[in-house]
Amino acid sequence: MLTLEHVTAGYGNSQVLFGMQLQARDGEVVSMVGRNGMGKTTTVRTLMGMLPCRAGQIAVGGTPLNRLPPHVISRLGVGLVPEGRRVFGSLNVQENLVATARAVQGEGQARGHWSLGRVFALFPRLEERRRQSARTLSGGEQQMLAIGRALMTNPRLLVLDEATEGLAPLIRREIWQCLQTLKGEGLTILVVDKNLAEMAALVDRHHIVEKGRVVWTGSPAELAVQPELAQRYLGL
Ligand SMILES: Nc1ncnc2c1ncn2[C@@H]1O[C@H](COP(=O)(O)OP(=O)(O)OP(=O)(O)O)[C@@H](O)[C@H]1O
Repeated sequence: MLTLEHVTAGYGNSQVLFGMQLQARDGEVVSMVGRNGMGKTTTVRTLMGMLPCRAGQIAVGGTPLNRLPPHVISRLGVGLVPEGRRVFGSLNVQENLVATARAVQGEGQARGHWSLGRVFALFPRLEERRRQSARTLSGGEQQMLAIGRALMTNPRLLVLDEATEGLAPLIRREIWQCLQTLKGEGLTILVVDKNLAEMAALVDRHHIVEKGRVVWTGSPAELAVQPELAQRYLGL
């Protein structure tokens, strides 16, 4: 579903990604983990077309994404839940969701037709607050809204950058449960997160990122039996 091969990218003269490699097969949940500043968000921005991919290949479902603008990448089925949520503060919950809604037209494969009703079934709190302006939501509710908004684009790959950052444990659990539900429906998911223990039940494969490249790939169980990896690369 998703492949990044030998991707390099950066900002101006400063190169941040040095041959980034990443893979997610259909229906898999994969992670990028690593210390701050190692290039995870830069990878997400490059995948989404917000930063140019200077070398290497990025493909989703076999379609090369290099050089495509963000709105086309989104239309190809990549839904982003960005770092910092970035909901539209002046719009209410329902307006935020409708703003990104996209019907899947003439597609042979089922990508799930996300609707307001389905998002509200996943996050009942959002339904209760459907007329409330997004800026007055709690951090957890804003995160749910950011996920709902990405789902309304009917993605086949969902990318979440630090979706649980700054949230209370109970809310984090709700977010993980929601992602488990989406995985159960066959959605392919790339998560960037720091909570290894909480991710263990969800993630099929971790990618440890160090200085703009992946230095280790393996399952949560494989990572758990090599504590020196977490110590060395994640500072745990
Ligand atoms: N807009 C920018 N302009 C210049 N340099 C940037 C910019 N954004 C990020 N960087 C630099 O790129 C490097 C990688 O940052 P990135 O945000 O990708 O890391 P990260 O692994 O996502 O870490 P974090 O968990 O802190 O978000 C860092 O050295 C950072 O300072």
